[in-house]
Amino acid sequence: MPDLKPFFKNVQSHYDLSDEFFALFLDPSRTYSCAYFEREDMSLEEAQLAKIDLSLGKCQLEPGMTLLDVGCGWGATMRRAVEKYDVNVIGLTLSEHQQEYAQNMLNTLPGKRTAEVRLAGWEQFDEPVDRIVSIGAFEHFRRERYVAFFEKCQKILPADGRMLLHTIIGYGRLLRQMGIPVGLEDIRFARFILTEIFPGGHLPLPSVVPEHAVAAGFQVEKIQALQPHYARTLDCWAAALEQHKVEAVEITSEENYERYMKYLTGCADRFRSGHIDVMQFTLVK
Ligand SMILES: C[S@@+](CC[C@H](N)C(=O)[O-])C[C@H]1O[C@@H](n2cnc3c(N)ncnc32)[C@H](O)[C@@H]1O
Repeated sequence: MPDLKPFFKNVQSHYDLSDEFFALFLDPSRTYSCAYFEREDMSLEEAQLAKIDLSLGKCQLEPGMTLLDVGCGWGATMRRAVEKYDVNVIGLTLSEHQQEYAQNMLNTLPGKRTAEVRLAGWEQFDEPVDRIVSIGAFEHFRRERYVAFFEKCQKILPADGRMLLHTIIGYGRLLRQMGIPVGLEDIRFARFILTEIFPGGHLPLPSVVPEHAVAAGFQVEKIQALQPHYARTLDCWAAALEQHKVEAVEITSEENYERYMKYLTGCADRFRSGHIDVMQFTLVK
């Protein structure tokens, strides 16, 4: 496998904007991915924890195992894994702010388990682990690296290894067959997201993860779609940001506030209309 350098610049341009800004609209755990409203009456914070529990539950963790969190964000999944499953965790992020915040937060946890957050990509990681979880990071990996990613995961997991991969899905050319219209506005919005919000991002077709995973030697045990849950998550984020408009403009700028409102509300609309989806893939060796 050639030496691949992670896309630090693209990823930092988003996540290192300002922790204070993200805290204005994310829930207190700063989970930045689709929540799981397991019950209708759940708050965003409860639904984020439910998503984390749903994901970790699929990993079949046992005390003392080592879990790798690829794209650990501000560390909420790592924290839950230590507290609920009594495992050691290694988190990878390309964001300097997230690395510092998550490591400081995890350092306060009691107990004998280790929790280490590295400023590094999966491209640079090559140590054995028992389980892998990756939530909302695959969108940054880029399609030309999918083969290398699944080969790496296969290599570092043991014979009974398991992995939970959670990613947004783009239906792209399938939309026509599905009878979902794609207008100029949708094309413009996709371009806006790729230039102004997530530079370098790629959304996989639904078949891409299973195909690559199987080619690397995994079996696909389960696929779970959470589409309406992301629309509701984004609605919560947009409502919270709108409520904190004054602080958001103060911390960043009016232009940035408008850009984020367009991104959050536009993505919510496209999850609702079926243009995009979000899926959890349970992969086993
Ligand atoms: C949308 S956030 C999700 C964070 C977290 N999993 C959550 O659910 O809150 C995406 C994360 O992927 C990380 N990331 C992007 N590319 C990566 C790579 N090549 N290796 C490791 N992490 C990566 C980013 O640094 C960020 O922490």
